[in-house]
Amino acid sequence: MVGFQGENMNGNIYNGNNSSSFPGRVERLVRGRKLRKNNKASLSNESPDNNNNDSNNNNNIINGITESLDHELRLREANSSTHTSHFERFLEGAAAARAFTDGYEREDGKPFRQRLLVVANRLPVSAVRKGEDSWSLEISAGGLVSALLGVKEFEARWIGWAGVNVPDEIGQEALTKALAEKRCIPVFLDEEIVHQYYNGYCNNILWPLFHYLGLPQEDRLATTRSFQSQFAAYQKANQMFADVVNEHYEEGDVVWCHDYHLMFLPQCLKNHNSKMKVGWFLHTPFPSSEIHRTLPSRSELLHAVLAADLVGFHTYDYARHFVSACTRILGLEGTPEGVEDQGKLTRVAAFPIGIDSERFIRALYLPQVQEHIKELQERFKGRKVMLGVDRLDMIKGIPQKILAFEKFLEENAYWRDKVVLLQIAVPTRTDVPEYQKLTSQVHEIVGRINGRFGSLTAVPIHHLDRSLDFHALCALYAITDIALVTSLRDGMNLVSYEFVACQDKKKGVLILSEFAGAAQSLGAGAILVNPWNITEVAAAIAKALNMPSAEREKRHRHNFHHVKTHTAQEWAEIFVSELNDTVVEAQLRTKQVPPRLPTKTAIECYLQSTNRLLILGFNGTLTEPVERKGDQYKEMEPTVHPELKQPLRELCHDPKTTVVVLSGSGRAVLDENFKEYDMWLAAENGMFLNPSKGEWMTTMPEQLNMEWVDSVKHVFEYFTERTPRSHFEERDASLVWNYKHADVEFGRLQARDMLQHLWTGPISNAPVEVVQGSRSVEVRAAGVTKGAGIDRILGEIIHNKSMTTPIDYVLCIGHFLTKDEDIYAFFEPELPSAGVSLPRNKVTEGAKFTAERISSVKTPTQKNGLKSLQNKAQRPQANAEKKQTNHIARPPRRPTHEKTSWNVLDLKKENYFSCAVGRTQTNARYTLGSSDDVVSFLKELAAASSNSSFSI
Ligand SMILES: O=P(O)(O)OC[C@H]1O[C@H](O[C@H]2O[C@H](CO)[C@@H](O)[C@H](O)[C@H]2O)[C@H](O)[C@@H](O)[C@@H]1O
Ligand SMILES: O=c1ccn([C@@H]2O[C@H](COP(=O)(O)OP(=O)(O)O)[C@@H](O)[C@H]2O)c(=O)[nH]1
Repeated sequence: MVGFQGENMNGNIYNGNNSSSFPGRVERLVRGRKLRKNNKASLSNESPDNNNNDSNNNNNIINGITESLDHELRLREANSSTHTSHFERFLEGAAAARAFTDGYEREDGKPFRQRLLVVANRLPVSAVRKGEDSWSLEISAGGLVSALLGVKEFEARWIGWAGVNVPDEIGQEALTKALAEKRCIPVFLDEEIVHQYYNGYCNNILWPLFHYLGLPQEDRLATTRSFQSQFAAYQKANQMFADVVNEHYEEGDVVWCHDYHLMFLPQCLKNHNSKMKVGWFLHTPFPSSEIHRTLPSRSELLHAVLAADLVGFHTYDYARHFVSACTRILGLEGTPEGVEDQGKLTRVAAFPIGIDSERFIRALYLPQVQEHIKELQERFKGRKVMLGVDRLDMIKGIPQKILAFEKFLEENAYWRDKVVLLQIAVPTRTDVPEYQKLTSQVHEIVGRINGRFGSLTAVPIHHLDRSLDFHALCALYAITDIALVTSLRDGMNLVSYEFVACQDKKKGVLILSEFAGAAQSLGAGAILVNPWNITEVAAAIAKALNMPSAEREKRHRHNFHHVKTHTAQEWAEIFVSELNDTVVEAQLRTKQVPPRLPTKTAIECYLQSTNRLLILGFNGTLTEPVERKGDQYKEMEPTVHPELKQPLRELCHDPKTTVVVLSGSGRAVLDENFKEYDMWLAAENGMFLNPSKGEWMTTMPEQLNMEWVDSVKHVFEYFTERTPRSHFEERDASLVWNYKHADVEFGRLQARDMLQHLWTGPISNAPVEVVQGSRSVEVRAAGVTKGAGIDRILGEIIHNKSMTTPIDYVLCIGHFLTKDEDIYAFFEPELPSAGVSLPRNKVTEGAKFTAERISSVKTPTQKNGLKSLQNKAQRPQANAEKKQTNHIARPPRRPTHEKTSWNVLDLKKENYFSCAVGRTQTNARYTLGSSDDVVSFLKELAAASSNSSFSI
């Protein structure tokens, strides 16, 4: 597995550093890998019948079963003259099987292998009807089938479409039975669905788009109309696959969904059973987000895939594009591990596929293959053989390849009768018009070139419109001098791997498109070309033909080593082991996530209390969720959720309840949104406080040194000018640069640059703190946090309301920056008994109260904070007041010392509810998913409260 590193919330780049990953994952996987390797090595020295019951040796036993089976099958394969033996090795697998879950054992004490349900559009066999109730099965061609046939480690079942329409029950029953013998389970798709889903949406829309060939452009209106029905058929077909999986699923199974045909499948499966282990792997490229965003159903598809636990791609680039599509199109967070949506992480990683190289190497020694090799050598004696093996698909660049060959012949008269190009073009998707057009186009070019350069006895191009059997293909690979793989785009391209595997004698040259996934792994040994550049490909042919043998050997050695060590089996083992691990990790993660706010209990407790304090954040807590449409946001300015008006009014009206909105926003924003309510407003994280319908005061005047403002403003202006759709807000005690509407990745890069500048530039010694949000950078006076603010606010409330009884209910809900989460801790310590000691009769000595409180609640150390600041120059009060046109600034009440004290807070575990909104990593006791949840909860709370006051 190539670790995929996305960007994390703090703006780190994809840097290969796994530091923020859940501790232990890499260690676990490295250990698992080591164990597998050791077991494999030791098993080769052990008797396969060794009855080892030690549970630590489960892997040993699992591998032992496979190895012994392998050995037997190898013998069978050597004696077999058909492709079927390899196929059976996969399909028939080991003996009995049940779900592999901890503690399951067979009667002989050996553990069961884990069941793997492979779900792909196409079964590895295509069915041909022989009679009403009889069928013959033929192996299907294509990279996906070839790769998965190499997977032997699991108790696998394959679920997919058999490639035929079977409308009658008798036929369906008979086919199901025939396939069951091969451990295949059919999904029956009728002709109309196949037409719309497979030919239409899969092969006419997704396939070309994912290979950078764009969406169909002919007859635009008709395309739009058919697009909708094809998309509906696609969803329907995915649900049909899901229904079959659900029917056969047993607890503990791993479900591995494959390819672009089944992007909805993870979501369908998880909707049915959220505990299912679901992985999804894409065999094609995943294009740049700029391409994906042209697809009308772009968001639905991404969301559906994200339902999987693990999402895999052939290369790091494809994985990167996928994460980028999720961040840019869905607005989700890309992390080093994958994509995060409201605390749920979907792991995204690269798992480059391989082939069963040993199978190819062994095949070369089979008599029938040797025979083929001799025939071919005889046939093409005196000529260098160039080979192309491709499905007849526009992504394979067959016309471009042939045109490059023509150019080579044109420019190299010497080689004209000494070289031959064998092009195997396997017919594929023949019902799709684009593919039909391609066939005629290729025939036309081949005919023209053969007419131009052929003679009575020989033609330069041998073009075959059909597939070859495995042994014929191996022989062909073995006698080839130069393989030409010129895909315009290709997920991986296994033909290049197969060619290398069969070349250990000849050490021929591989000319490989830089746009095939294989270029990432075989690039060092191959001659890489841009297939669109016919001149370059023609030159590469000349270079390959003239390459000295020492260089050929060196290049071959590199590639052969890769192909031998990166096998299909390893690929599947690694994917499944990562999937298992991802699920374990998610469970561990979930355990660390605080539970959801127990709304019923919170309401009951509220009703039983007599002096309540509700502290509510504003942005992301009481606002409408920002609706993202591509790059556009509905609202720029946050406004209070319209459904909250009534509940807020009711809650504020209750004399037993004090409501405080404590926000990072400035005074004007809070005034505008909340002036109609009888509540306390605390702006700029508590720096400014406005008692119910009163006047604004400054709670921490000692922190109001604002000499740094101008310097920071210059920096913010500079970055705002250079970051489209970013803006900054100048508040009275803070400045915030916000890039939530900007391009996510560019915004993060700019933020990084900005932070660097702020940390090292002119304000590096100023009494300020630079606080990094997920899409913002905030500079504020040091020591001003919501935790510090609430300390002062509480004193003021107690005085202002002349409270004589303790607060016996605190609910603190917010979508706060980590820095401001100190507010949750403020109420936490010494629970249940201590409370806060304040002088009894008058609420006095706010400063003393503050100091005691801070030291007792373990407020995070304030680096440049309170103490250091108190000695520094204070911001002249007048400066602050100049801006506050409608408000009077005054510090909170200065209490006096009194001896008697009483408990201001009477909090126990049961009557304190701290709740983070839209965050899972939090110090709060509880969480809520979004402001929508807050709205529902506050509505319920208000309704319950007014009902109870009626009944009283
Ligand atoms: O089933 P078909 O529609 O006839 O198409 C055959 C397969 O073509 C694609 O193969 C891809 O998978 C290979 C293995 O990962 C990879 O090497 C190659 O680059 C891809 O093109 C397709 O993705 C499969 O689903 C099809 O079955
Ligand atoms: O006559 C043929 C030609 C090709 N193949 C197989 O088809 C697969 C093609 O896979 P690749 O990844 O190169 O491309 P795909 O066709 O999947 O896009 C390879 O395993 C070939 O061995 C085959 O079985 N018969």
